[in-house]
Amino acid sequence: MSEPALSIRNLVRIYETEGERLEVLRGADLDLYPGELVGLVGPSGSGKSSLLHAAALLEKPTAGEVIIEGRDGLLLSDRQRTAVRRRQIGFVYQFHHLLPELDALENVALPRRIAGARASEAREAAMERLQALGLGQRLAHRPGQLSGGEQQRVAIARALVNKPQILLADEPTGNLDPNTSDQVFDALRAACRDAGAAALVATHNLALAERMDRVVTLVEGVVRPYERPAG
Ligand SMILES: Nc1ncnc2c1ncn2[C@@H]1O[C@H](COP(=O)(O)OP(=O)(O)OP(=O)(O)O)[C@@H](O)[C@H]1O
Repeated sequence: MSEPALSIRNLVRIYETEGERLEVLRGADLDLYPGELVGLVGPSGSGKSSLLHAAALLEKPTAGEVIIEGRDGLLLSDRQRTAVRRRQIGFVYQFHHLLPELDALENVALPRRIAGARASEAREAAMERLQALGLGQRLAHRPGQLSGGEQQRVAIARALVNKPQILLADEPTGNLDPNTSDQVFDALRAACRDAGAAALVATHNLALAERMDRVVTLVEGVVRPYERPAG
């Protein structure tokens, strides 16, 4: 088997606010292999977002390792960590977080520009991603001129424009009606396959989770395979 694209080791996340101590992750382990699509389910407050934010190197956990390209991303300097994140990780949120004054093409091209690509190359890469996600006719639309499902597909295109090995998504369809949710999920899956990215997708939608290659859940702060309740 190939090396994991992402390995989470013994991840601990404790929040301390006003004297209250909350142990959300208590030694979570997870390997994400190239090309696989893994669902992350669990009750509200079980720590899915905490796990995704640590995995994306967006937040420093209390302890643990996040291994990407053979190195613990948590031990890197801020600059190196930002570089790994830009190159290797795409992130999709429940709400699109697109820039309202830029059109779809500009929104998707932006991370490519930030990664150092020339304007023409960035636009070309953005166009390719948007077309692959069925948005070839929406390139010049600003977010406010797009439907919720289209906005999320633009956000997926943006997350994948630098061809990261890892896509992390936190409730990417949580804001959509069931039909649109299915369409956006299909688009996400196809785009990941196309880009060869491994994806970890947190969702409350069990029907969607069951369409992924594998489903895991958080139980008392550790990752377990998800088992469908009997009956
Ligand atoms: N910055 C923070 N400070 C204090 N507590 C926090 C912080 N972030 C999260 N928490 C708490 O940690 C717990 C886990 O939160 P997290 O968002 O990771 O769960 P989740 O499984 O993603 O939940 P949901 O499904 O509702 O999005 C919650 O009880 C939350 O209130």
